[in-house]
Amino acid sequence: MDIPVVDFDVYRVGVEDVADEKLNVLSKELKSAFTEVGFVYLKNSGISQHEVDSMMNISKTFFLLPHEVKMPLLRGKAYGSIHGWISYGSERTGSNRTWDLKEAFNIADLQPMALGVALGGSAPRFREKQVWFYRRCADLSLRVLRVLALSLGLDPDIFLSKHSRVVDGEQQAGGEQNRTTLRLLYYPPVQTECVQEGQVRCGEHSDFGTITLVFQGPGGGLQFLGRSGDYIHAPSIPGTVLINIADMMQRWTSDRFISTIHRVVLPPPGDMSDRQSVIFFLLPDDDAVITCCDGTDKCPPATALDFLMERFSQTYEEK
Ligand SMILES: O=C(O)CCC(=O)C(=O)O
Ligand SMILES: [Fe+2]
Repeated sequence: MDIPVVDFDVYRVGVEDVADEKLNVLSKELKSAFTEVGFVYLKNSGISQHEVDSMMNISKTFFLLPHEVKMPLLRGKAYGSIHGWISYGSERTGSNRTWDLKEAFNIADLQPMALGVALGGSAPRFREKQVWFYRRCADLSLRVLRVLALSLGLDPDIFLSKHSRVVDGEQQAGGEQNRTTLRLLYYPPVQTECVQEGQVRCGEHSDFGTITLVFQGPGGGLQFLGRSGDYIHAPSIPGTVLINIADMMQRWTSDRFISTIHRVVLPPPGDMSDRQSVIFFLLPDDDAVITCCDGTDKCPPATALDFLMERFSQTYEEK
């Protein structure tokens, strides 16, 4: 099974006032991808490869800084449980019993203090790039939500209206009432002799928000679980963004859109390449109550925050 590539040009970031009828073809294509596969590559999204490369570059500059420079930004100490730096090998994902071979930085709060101003000249413009990329991703993902609502014959604002605080004001986004997160990931070259049995770059899991945007560097390894039960590679395709449905959207649509299990495996032995990705987890506002949009009670209503906290504790474990 291949992951479809869909052209988003008609509604790319920057294009305004598009009549619903112009989104017909796009909505049919996205609906079939998300009901059958759960993943899609979007080309012509309006976020350019140049912008992605620039975000990747600053992200790598940050990850290659010495441990002690990154320590003040550690997650869970200074800035709450989502926002901040996750050091190498200190998190495990899904049911995997070994620690992921990765380092990460979660951006869930765009306040200057939270964003590494302290890094000063070590990673110049780190904060500005994060804010800017977060806002670009927010713009794209809210467009996708509108198309998804249309594709199911629903009020085009049904999903959007529960994401009113993803972008909030000039300098902030989310914060206390919306936990949408931009996550920078760095998977260093793997020293085969140090790898434990079962250890991978990121354990198998499904994401728990509404939708997820995935920007990948050239290093491969991302795989998703196909319906046949086999894992399928999702390589990086320059100029595209990979989008997947996450758990809350699956619930919201009474399981019509599928939140697909995925993981990041190790490179073949002897392959010393690193891997980078930049992920945008779109989440509804904390107090949004998610009920099945077809009027059934297939999934019991829950607030986005309650659902998130439950899935968060099931998915991630920290050292
Ligand atoms: O690195 C990747 O491409 C995927 C990581 C991932 O699935 C996640 O952080 O949820
Ligand atoms: Fe994921």
